[in-house]
Amino acid sequence: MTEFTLSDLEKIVARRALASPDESWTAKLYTAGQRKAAKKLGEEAVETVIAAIAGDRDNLTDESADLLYHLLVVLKIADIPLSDVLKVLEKRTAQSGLEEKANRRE
Ligand SMILES: N=c1c2ncn([C@@H]3O[C@H](COP(=O)(O)OP(=O)(O)OP(=O)(O)O)[C@@H](O)[C@H]3O)c2ncn1[C@@H]1O[C@H](COP(=O)(O)O)[C@@H](O)[C@H]1O
Repeated sequence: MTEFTLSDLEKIVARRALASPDESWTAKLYTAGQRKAAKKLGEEAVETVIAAIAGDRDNLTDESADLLYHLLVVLKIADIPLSDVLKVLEKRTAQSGLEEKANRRE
């Protein structure tokens, strides 16, 4: 089995965004627009936080999947490719997070 990546899911999201909202959750969110999609992303983020604090491994894994999927839908609506986000992350690998934070205050 080949490894499933966020890039694969991004392609699925792009394809399903154009489906009928009656048949697809992605299309439903895409059609409803950013307010609804971002609200859903926020809900999934809160559910992820709750699972993390509760120390519930299985739930945290499931909620993380929901979170990442909904983030990709929000990025799709905003017309931001995942590769742009990865570029930002890649740039950040040049220094530690603490170093970046310290430089920000200067
Ligand atoms: N990864 C996901 C994924 N994760 C979560 N969800 C959906 O996100 C929705 C929200 O989850 P909740 O449990 O919070 O739903 P809810 O509380 O009943 O939602 P509300 O109606 O109350 O807002 C559910 O319908 C889940 O099925 C997803 N829907 C789709 N995908 C991926 O997208 C593909 C295309 O899906 P469709 O667009 O639905 O065809 C799928 O094959 C998957 O690969």
